[in-house]
Amino acid sequence: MKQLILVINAGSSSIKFSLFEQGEPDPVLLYKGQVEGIYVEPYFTAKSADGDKLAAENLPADGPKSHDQALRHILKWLENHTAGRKLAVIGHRVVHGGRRFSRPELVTHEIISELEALVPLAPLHAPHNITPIRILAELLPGVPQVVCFDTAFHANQPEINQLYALPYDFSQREGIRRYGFHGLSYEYIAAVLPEIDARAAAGRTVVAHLGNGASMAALSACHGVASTMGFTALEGLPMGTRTGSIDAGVVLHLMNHLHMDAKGIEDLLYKKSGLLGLSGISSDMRELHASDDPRAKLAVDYFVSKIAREAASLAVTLQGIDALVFTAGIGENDDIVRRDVCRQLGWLGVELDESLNAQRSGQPRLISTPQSQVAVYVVPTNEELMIARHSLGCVDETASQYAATPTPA
Ligand SMILES: Nc1ncnc2c1ncn2[C@@H]1O[C@H](COP(=O)(O)OP(=O)(O)O)[C@@H](O)[C@H]1O
Ligand SMILES: CC(=O)OP(=O)(O)O
Ligand SMILES: [Mg+2]
Repeated sequence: MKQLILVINAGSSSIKFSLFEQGEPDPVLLYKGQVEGIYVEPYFTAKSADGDKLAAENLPADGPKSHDQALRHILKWLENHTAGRKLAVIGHRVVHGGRRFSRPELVTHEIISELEALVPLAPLHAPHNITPIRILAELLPGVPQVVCFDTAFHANQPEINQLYALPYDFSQREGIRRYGFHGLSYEYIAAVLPEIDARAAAGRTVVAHLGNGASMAALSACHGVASTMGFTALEGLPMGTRTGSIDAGVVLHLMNHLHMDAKGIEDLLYKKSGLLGLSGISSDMRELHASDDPRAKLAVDYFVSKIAREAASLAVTLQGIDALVFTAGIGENDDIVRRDVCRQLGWLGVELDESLNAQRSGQPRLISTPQSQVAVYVVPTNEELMIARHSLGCVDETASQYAATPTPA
Protein backbone atom coordinates (compact mmCIF):
# COMPACT_ATOMS: atom_id res chain seq x y z
CA MET A 1 0.00 0.00 0.00
CA LYS A 2 1.32 3.48 -0.88
CA GLN A 3 2.69 5.46 2.01
CA LEU A 4 1.34 8.83 3.07
CA ILE A 5 2.89 12.29 3.35
CA LEU A 6 1.44 14.76 5.82
CA VAL A 7 2.13 18.43 5.23
CA ILE A 8 1.65 21.04 7.91
CA ASN A 9 1.65 24.72 6.94
CA ALA A 10 1.26 26.76 10.09
CA GLY A 11 0.62 30.40 9.15
CA SER A 12 0.06 33.28 11.47
CA SER A 13 -3.70 32.83 11.65
CA SER A 14 -4.23 29.31 10.34
CA ILE A 15 -2.90 25.77 10.20
CA LYS A 16 -3.34 24.22 6.83
CA PHE A 17 -2.79 20.52 6.31
CA SER A 18 -2.63 18.30 3.28
CA LEU A 19 -2.39 14.56 3.13
CA PHE A 20 -0.77 13.09 0.04
CA GLU A 21 0.00 9.55 -1.00
CA GLN A 22 3.21 8.70 -2.80
CA GLY A 23 2.82 8.83 -6.56
CA GLU A 24 4.69 9.29 -9.83
CA PRO A 25 5.91 11.80 -10.77
CA ASP A 26 4.31 13.75 -7.94
CA PRO A 27 2.62 12.99 -4.63
CA VAL A 28 -1.15 12.69 -5.08
CA LEU A 29 -3.41 14.76 -2.85
CA LEU A 30 -5.99 12.83 -0.79
CA TYR A 31 -7.33 15.40 1.69
CA LYS A 32 -6.69 18.98 2.55
CA GLY A 33 -8.07 21.31 5.13
CA GLN A 34 -7.35 23.90 7.73
CA VAL A 35 -8.23 25.46 10.96
CA GLU A 36 -8.53 29.17 10.21
CA GLY A 37 -9.21 32.17 12.43
CA ILE A 38 -7.29 30.42 15.20
CA TYR A 39 -7.35 33.29 17.68
CA VAL A 40 -10.72 34.68 16.72
CA GLU A 41 -13.21 31.96 15.90
CA PRO A 42 -11.42 28.69 15.05
CA TYR A 43 -13.13 27.02 12.13
CA PHE A 44 -12.19 23.57 10.82
CA THR A 45 -12.75 22.51 7.24
CA ALA A 46 -11.60 19.45 5.34
CA LYS A 47 -12.06 18.53 1.71
CA SER A 48 -11.34 15.62 -0.57
CA ALA A 49 -8.90 16.13 -3.45
CA ASP A 50 -11.91 16.82 -5.71
CA GLY A 51 -13.02 19.62 -3.45
CA ASP A 52 -15.94 17.77 -1.82
CA LYS A 53 -16.57 19.15 1.62
CA LEU A 54 -15.96 16.47 4.26
CA ALA A 55 -16.02 18.64 7.37
CA ALA A 56 -16.97 22.21 8.25
CA GLU A 57 -17.33 23.06 11.89
CA ASN A 58 -16.57 25.71 14.47
CA LEU A 59 -14.20 24.45 17.14
CA PRO A 60 -15.72 24.76 20.63
CA ALA A 61 -16.12 28.46 21.44
CA ASP A 62 -15.14 27.93 25.07
CA GLY A 63 -12.12 25.73 24.17
CA PRO A 64 -8.55 27.04 24.10
CA LYS A 65 -7.78 29.02 20.96
CA SER A 66 -4.28 28.03 19.97
CA HIS A 67 -2.19 26.46 17.24
CA ASP A 68 -1.64 23.48 19.57
CA GLN A 69 -5.37 22.82 19.92
CA ALA A 70 -5.95 23.30 16.21
CA LEU A 71 -3.26 20.72 15.36
CA ARG A 72 -4.69 18.13 17.73
CA HIS A 73 -8.10 18.55 16.09
CA ILE A 74 -6.58 18.02 12.64
CA LEU A 75 -4.71 14.88 13.78
CA LYS A 76 -7.87 13.37 15.27
CA TRP A 77 -9.74 13.91 12.04
CA LEU A 78 -6.90 12.41 9.99
CA GLU A 79 -6.73 9.37 12.25
CA ASN A 80 -10.34 8.61 11.37
CA HIS A 81 -9.63 8.96 7.66
CA THR A 82 -6.40 7.02 7.17
CA ALA A 83 -7.34 3.65 8.62
CA GLY A 84 -3.88 2.76 9.93
CA ARG A 85 -1.97 3.64 6.75
CA LYS A 86 1.69 4.45 7.28
CA LEU A 87 3.15 7.95 7.12
CA ALA A 88 6.43 8.09 5.16
CA VAL A 89 7.23 11.64 6.23
CA ILE A 90 5.75 14.78 7.74
CA GLY A 91 6.79 18.02 6.04
CA HIS A 92 6.54 21.45 7.65
CA ARG A 93 6.68 24.97 6.39
CA VAL A 94 9.10 26.97 8.50
CA VAL A 95 9.08 30.67 7.88
CA HIS A 96 12.63 31.75 8.77
CA GLY A 97 15.76 29.80 7.94
CA GLY A 98 18.11 32.63 8.91
CA ARG A 99 21.69 32.35 7.66
CA ARG A 100 21.88 28.69 8.53
CA PHE A 101 19.19 27.08 6.36
CA SER A 102 18.71 27.47 2.66
CA ARG A 103 17.48 23.96 1.81
CA PRO A 104 15.07 21.43 3.36
CA GLU A 105 16.42 19.57 6.39
CA LEU A 106 15.53 16.38 8.22
CA VAL A 107 14.46 17.29 11.76
CA THR A 108 16.80 16.33 14.61
CA HIS A 109 17.06 17.62 18.18
CA GLU A 110 19.87 19.94 17.03
CA ILE A 111 17.75 21.32 14.21
CA ILE A 112 14.90 22.07 16.65
CA SER A 113 17.35 23.97 18.90
CA GLU A 114 18.64 25.93 15.92
CA LEU A 115 15.08 26.75 14.89
CA GLU A 116 14.36 27.95 18.40
CA ALA A 117 17.29 30.34 18.17
CA LEU A 118 15.60 31.86 15.11
CA VAL A 119 12.28 32.55 16.90
CA PRO A 120 13.06 36.26 17.52
CA LEU A 121 13.39 36.72 13.75
CA ALA A 122 9.83 35.51 13.12
CA PRO A 123 7.90 36.05 16.34
CA LEU A 124 4.50 35.71 14.67
CA HIS A 125 5.33 32.42 12.96
CA ALA A 126 8.33 30.54 14.31
CA PRO A 127 6.76 29.44 17.61
CA HIS A 128 3.77 28.06 15.67
CA ASN A 129 6.12 26.34 13.22
CA ILE A 130 8.02 24.61 16.01
CA THR A 131 5.03 23.57 18.17
CA PRO A 132 3.65 21.07 15.59
CA ILE A 133 7.14 19.57 15.10
CA ARG A 134 7.45 18.92 18.84
CA ILE A 135 3.91 17.55 19.20
CA LEU A 136 4.32 15.23 16.22
CA ALA A 137 7.75 14.03 17.38
CA GLU A 138 6.04 13.00 20.61
CA LEU A 139 2.93 11.45 19.05
CA LEU A 140 4.59 9.78 16.05
CA PRO A 141 8.24 9.25 17.05
CA GLY A 142 9.01 6.85 14.18
CA VAL A 143 7.98 9.20 11.40
CA PRO A 144 10.72 11.43 9.91
CA GLN A 145 9.94 15.12 9.78
CA VAL A 146 11.35 17.61 7.30
CA VAL A 147 11.44 21.39 7.57
CA CYS A 148 11.11 23.49 4.41
CA PHE A 149 12.00 27.16 4.59
CA ASP A 150 10.16 30.18 3.25
CA THR A 151 13.45 32.03 2.93
CA ALA A 152 15.22 29.38 0.80
CA PHE A 153 13.84 30.48 -2.58
CA HIS A 154 15.34 33.93 -2.11
CA ALA A 155 18.80 32.78 -1.05
CA ASN A 156 20.44 33.57 -4.38
CA GLN A 157 19.15 37.10 -4.91
CA PRO A 158 21.78 39.58 -6.15
CA GLU A 159 23.64 41.06 -3.20
CA ILE A 160 22.31 44.55 -3.84
CA ASN A 161 18.76 43.29 -3.18
CA GLN A 162 19.82 41.51 0.01
CA LEU A 163 21.59 44.44 1.63
CA TYR A 164 20.51 47.15 4.00
CA ALA A 165 22.63 50.31 3.99
CA LEU A 166 24.02 49.52 7.42
CA PRO A 167 27.79 49.38 8.00
CA TYR A 168 28.75 46.51 5.73
CA ASP A 169 30.95 44.54 8.14
CA PHE A 170 28.42 44.92 10.95
CA SER A 171 25.50 43.58 8.92
CA GLN A 172 27.62 40.73 7.52
CA ARG A 173 28.72 39.72 11.01
CA GLU A 174 25.21 39.90 12.48
CA GLY A 175 23.39 38.37 9.51
CA ILE A 176 21.26 41.50 9.16
CA ARG A 177 20.14 41.31 5.56
CA ARG A 178 17.01 40.93 3.52
CA TYR A 179 15.94 37.26 3.45
CA GLY A 180 12.49 37.36 1.81
CA PHE A 181 9.59 35.03 2.66
CA HIS A 182 6.68 33.12 1.10
CA GLY A 183 9.39 31.31 -0.86
CA LEU A 184 7.51 28.00 -1.08
CA SER A 185 4.65 29.85 -2.71
CA TYR A 186 6.95 31.66 -5.15
CA GLU A 187 8.74 28.41 -5.89
CA TYR A 188 5.42 26.79 -6.80
CA ILE A 189 4.45 29.71 -9.05
CA ALA A 190 7.88 29.55 -10.70
CA ALA A 191 7.40 25.80 -11.24
CA VAL A 192 4.04 26.15 -13.02
CA LEU A 193 4.73 29.40 -14.88
CA PRO A 194 6.33 27.70 -17.93
CA GLU A 195 3.01 25.91 -18.61
CA ILE A 196 1.01 29.11 -18.14
CA ASP A 197 3.11 31.68 -19.97
CA ALA A 198 6.37 30.67 -21.66
CA ARG A 199 7.35 34.30 -22.35
CA ALA A 200 6.99 35.30 -18.70
CA ALA A 201 8.73 32.13 -17.54
CA ALA A 202 11.74 33.08 -19.64
CA GLY A 203 11.33 36.76 -18.81
CA ARG A 204 10.17 39.14 -16.05
CA THR A 205 7.36 38.36 -13.64
CA VAL A 206 6.09 40.10 -10.54
CA VAL A 207 4.20 37.81 -8.15
CA ALA A 208 1.90 39.22 -5.49
CA HIS A 209 1.36 36.75 -2.65
CA LEU A 210 -1.52 38.44 -0.86
CA GLY A 211 -2.72 36.49 2.17
CA ASN A 212 -2.89 37.33 5.83
CA GLY A 213 0.85 37.84 5.40
CA ALA A 214 1.53 39.59 2.11
CA SER A 215 4.63 40.06 0.01
CA MET A 216 5.68 40.43 -3.58
CA ALA A 217 8.61 39.03 -5.49
CA ALA A 218 10.38 39.73 -8.76
CA LEU A 219 11.20 36.64 -10.81
CA SER A 220 13.71 36.76 -13.63
CA ALA A 221 13.50 33.58 -15.71
CA CYS A 222 11.71 32.03 -12.71
CA HIS A 223 14.54 32.86 -10.28
CA GLY A 224 13.85 35.12 -7.31
CA VAL A 225 15.79 38.37 -7.67
CA ALA A 226 14.00 40.68 -5.21
CA SER A 227 11.26 40.59 -2.61
CA THR A 228 9.34 43.17 -0.58
CA MET A 229 9.93 41.28 2.69
CA GLY A 230 13.33 41.64 4.28
CA PHE A 231 15.06 40.65 7.51
CA THR A 232 11.69 39.68 8.95
CA ALA A 233 8.19 39.14 7.58
CA LEU A 234 7.33 42.66 8.71
CA GLU A 235 8.79 44.63 5.82
CA GLY A 236 7.07 45.62 2.61
CA LEU A 237 3.31 45.54 2.15
CA PRO A 238 0.86 46.23 4.97
CA MET A 239 -0.74 42.93 6.07
CA GLY A 240 -3.66 41.64 8.13
CA THR A 241 -2.14 42.88 11.37
CA ARG A 242 1.41 43.94 10.38
CA THR A 243 2.52 47.45 9.44
CA GLY A 244 4.69 46.56 6.49
CA SER A 245 7.54 49.01 5.88
CA ILE A 246 7.73 51.79 8.42
CA ASP A 247 10.33 54.46 9.13
CA ALA A 248 12.73 52.96 11.69
CA GLY A 249 12.62 56.41 13.29
CA VAL A 250 9.08 55.60 14.45
CA VAL A 251 10.46 52.67 16.44
CA LEU A 252 13.09 54.92 18.06
CA HIS A 253 10.37 57.42 18.92
CA LEU A 254 8.22 54.69 20.52
CA MET A 255 11.19 53.64 22.65
CA ASN A 256 12.71 56.96 23.53
CA HIS A 257 9.69 59.20 23.91
CA LEU A 258 6.71 56.93 24.51
CA HIS A 259 8.86 54.56 26.61
CA MET A 260 7.37 51.45 25.04
CA ASP A 261 9.30 48.26 25.67
CA ALA A 262 10.34 45.73 23.01
CA LYS A 263 7.33 43.47 23.61
CA GLY A 264 4.91 46.40 23.35
CA ILE A 265 6.50 47.55 20.11
CA GLU A 266 6.51 44.02 18.70
CA ASP A 267 2.80 43.66 19.49
CA LEU A 268 2.03 47.02 17.94
CA LEU A 269 3.92 46.34 14.71
CA TYR A 270 3.02 42.66 14.26
CA LYS A 271 -0.42 42.25 15.77
CA LYS A 272 -2.28 45.56 15.99
CA SER A 273 -1.40 47.32 12.76
CA GLY A 274 -1.96 46.71 9.06
CA LEU A 275 -5.54 46.28 7.84
CA LEU A 276 -6.74 45.73 11.41
CA GLY A 277 -4.99 48.79 12.79
CA LEU A 278 -5.96 51.14 9.98
CA SER A 279 -9.61 50.03 9.86
CA GLY A 280 -10.16 49.39 13.55
CA ILE A 281 -12.52 46.66 12.27
CA SER A 282 -10.81 43.52 11.05
CA SER A 283 -7.69 41.99 9.56
CA ASP A 284 -9.89 39.99 7.19
CA MET A 285 -10.33 41.50 3.75
CA ARG A 286 -13.82 39.96 3.43
CA GLU A 287 -15.02 41.89 6.47
CA LEU A 288 -13.48 45.11 5.22
CA HIS A 289 -15.32 44.81 1.91
CA ALA A 290 -18.57 44.07 3.77
CA SER A 291 -18.24 47.17 5.96
CA ASP A 292 -19.40 50.66 4.92
CA ASP A 293 -17.20 52.32 7.53
CA PRO A 294 -14.89 54.82 5.74
CA ARG A 295 -11.91 53.43 7.66
CA ALA A 296 -12.49 49.98 6.16
CA LYS A 297 -12.21 51.62 2.74
CA LEU A 298 -9.12 53.55 3.89
CA ALA A 299 -7.41 50.30 4.90
CA VAL A 300 -8.21 48.61 1.57
CA ASP A 301 -7.10 51.69 -0.39
CA TYR A 302 -3.82 51.80 1.54
CA PHE A 303 -3.22 48.09 0.86
CA VAL A 304 -3.94 48.50 -2.86
CA SER A 305 -1.77 51.60 -3.17
CA LYS A 306 1.23 49.87 -1.61
CA ILE A 307 0.83 46.80 -3.84
CA ALA A 308 0.82 49.02 -6.92
CA ARG A 309 3.89 50.96 -5.73
CA GLU A 310 5.80 47.78 -4.97
CA ALA A 311 4.84 46.30 -8.34
CA ALA A 312 6.33 49.35 -10.04
CA SER A 313 9.44 49.16 -7.88
CA LEU A 314 9.94 45.47 -8.68
CA ALA A 315 9.37 46.22 -12.37
CA VAL A 316 12.32 48.65 -12.15
CA THR A 317 14.43 45.87 -10.62
CA LEU A 318 13.45 43.61 -13.52
CA GLN A 319 13.78 46.44 -16.07
CA GLY A 320 10.28 45.72 -17.34
CA ILE A 321 7.44 43.35 -16.64
CA ASP A 322 5.94 40.61 -18.81
CA ALA A 323 3.48 39.19 -16.29
CA LEU A 324 1.83 40.01 -12.99
CA VAL A 325 0.59 37.04 -10.96
CA PHE A 326 -1.87 37.25 -8.07
CA THR A 327 -1.91 34.45 -5.53
CA ALA A 328 -2.81 33.44 -1.90
CA GLY A 329 -6.07 34.16 0.01
CA ILE A 330 -6.67 37.72 -1.20
CA GLY A 331 -4.81 37.41 -4.50
CA GLU A 332 -6.81 34.35 -5.54
CA ASN A 333 -10.24 35.43 -4.31
CA ASP A 334 -10.51 39.18 -4.22
CA ASP A 335 -11.45 40.61 -7.60
CA ILE A 336 -11.87 44.11 -6.13
CA VAL A 337 -8.28 44.32 -4.88
CA ARG A 338 -6.99 42.89 -8.17
CA ARG A 339 -9.07 45.37 -10.19
CA ASP A 340 -7.94 48.37 -8.15
CA VAL A 341 -4.26 47.36 -8.26
CA CYS A 342 -4.43 46.88 -12.02
CA ARG A 343 -6.15 50.26 -12.48
CA GLN A 344 -3.20 51.93 -10.75
CA LEU A 345 -0.81 50.09 -13.05
CA GLY A 346 -2.53 51.10 -16.29
CA TRP A 347 0.39 53.43 -17.16
CA LEU A 348 2.68 50.39 -17.03
CA GLY A 349 0.66 48.72 -19.78
CA VAL A 350 -1.61 46.64 -17.53
CA GLU A 351 -5.13 46.26 -18.93
CA LEU A 352 -7.49 44.06 -16.98
CA ASP A 353 -10.45 42.24 -18.52
CA GLU A 354 -12.95 43.02 -15.80
CA SER A 355 -15.32 40.20 -16.69
CA LEU A 356 -12.52 37.60 -16.65
CA ASN A 357 -11.33 39.11 -13.36
CA ALA A 358 -14.77 38.71 -11.78
CA GLN A 359 -15.04 35.01 -12.67
CA ARG A 360 -14.22 32.35 -10.08
CA SER A 361 -12.19 29.20 -10.62
CA GLY A 362 -9.65 27.16 -8.74
CA GLN A 363 -7.47 27.00 -11.86
CA PRO A 364 -4.67 29.28 -13.08
CA ARG A 365 -6.22 31.84 -15.42
CA LEU A 366 -5.49 34.92 -17.48
CA ILE A 367 -7.45 38.02 -16.44
CA SER A 368 -5.94 40.68 -18.71
CA THR A 369 -7.12 41.71 -22.17
CA PRO A 370 -5.34 40.45 -25.32
CA GLN A 371 -3.97 44.01 -25.80
CA SER A 372 -2.49 44.25 -22.33
CA GLN A 373 1.28 44.67 -22.48
CA VAL A 374 1.51 42.86 -19.17
CA ALA A 375 -0.24 39.50 -18.92
CA VAL A 376 -2.11 39.32 -15.60
CA TYR A 377 -2.87 35.93 -14.02
CA VAL A 378 -4.55 34.46 -10.99
CA VAL A 379 -2.64 31.32 -10.00
CA PRO A 380 -3.73 29.35 -6.92
CA THR A 381 -0.60 28.70 -4.95
CA ASN A 382 0.34 25.28 -3.59
CA GLU A 383 2.92 25.60 -0.86
CA GLU A 384 1.85 22.16 0.38
CA LEU A 385 2.81 20.37 -2.82
CA MET A 386 6.24 22.00 -2.70
CA ILE A 387 6.64 20.83 0.89
CA ALA A 388 5.54 17.27 -0.01
CA ARG A 389 8.05 17.14 -2.89
CA HIS A 390 10.90 18.52 -0.79
CA SER A 391 10.10 16.27 2.17
CA LEU A 392 10.11 13.07 0.14
CA GLY A 393 13.26 14.23 -1.65
CA CYS A 394 15.00 14.94 1.65
CA VAL A 395 14.11 11.51 3.11
CA ASP A 396 15.22 9.73 -0.07
CA GLU A 397 18.48 11.68 -0.18
CA THR A 398 19.24 10.87 3.44
CA ALA A 399 18.47 7.16 2.84
CA SER A 400 20.78 7.04 -0.17
CA GLN A 401 23.55 8.82 1.77
CA TYR A 402 23.31 6.13 4.45
CA ALA A 403 23.30 3.41 1.78
CA ALA A 404 26.41 4.95 0.20
CA THR A 405 28.34 5.20 3.48
CA PRO A 406 30.86 2.31 3.58
CA THR A 407 30.54 0.11 6.66
CA PRO A 408 33.71 0.33 8.76
CA ALA A 409 35.86 -2.82 8.43
N1 LIG B 1 -13.24 35.53 -0.93
C1 LIG B 1 -12.32 36.33 -0.42
N2 LIG B 1 -12.28 37.65 -0.71
C2 LIG B 1 -11.35 38.46 -0.19
N3 LIG B 1 -10.39 38.07 0.65
C3 LIG B 1 -10.37 36.77 0.98
C4 LIG B 1 -11.30 35.83 0.48
N4 LIG B 1 -11.02 34.61 0.99
C5 LIG B 1 -9.94 34.79 1.80
N5 LIG B 1 -9.54 36.08 1.79
C6 LIG B 1 -8.43 36.71 2.53
O1 LIG B 1 -7.34 35.83 2.59
C7 LIG B 1 -6.69 35.96 3.87
C8 LIG B 1 -6.03 34.65 4.23
O2 LIG B 1 -5.13 34.32 3.24
P1 LIG B 1 -4.20 33.04 3.38
O3 LIG B 1 -3.29 33.02 2.19
O4 LIG B 1 -5.04 31.85 3.59
O5 LIG B 1 -3.43 33.49 4.71
P2 LIG B 1 -2.36 32.82 5.67
O6 LIG B 1 -1.80 31.63 4.93
O7 LIG B 1 -1.34 33.90 5.84
O8 LIG B 1 -3.07 32.48 6.92
C9 LIG B 1 -7.81 36.33 4.84
O9 LIG B 1 -7.34 37.13 5.84
C10 LIG B 1 -8.81 37.07 3.96
O10 LIG B 1 -8.58 38.45 4.14
C1 LIG C 1 5.84 34.82 5.94
C2 LIG C 1 4.42 35.11 6.24
O1 LIG C 1 4.04 36.25 6.37
O2 LIG C 1 3.59 34.05 6.32
P1 LIG C 1 1.98 34.07 6.45
O3 LIG C 1 1.47 34.70 5.21
O4 LIG C 1 1.59 32.64 6.56
O5 LIG C 1 1.63 34.90 7.65
MG1 LIG D 1 0.01 31.64 3.94
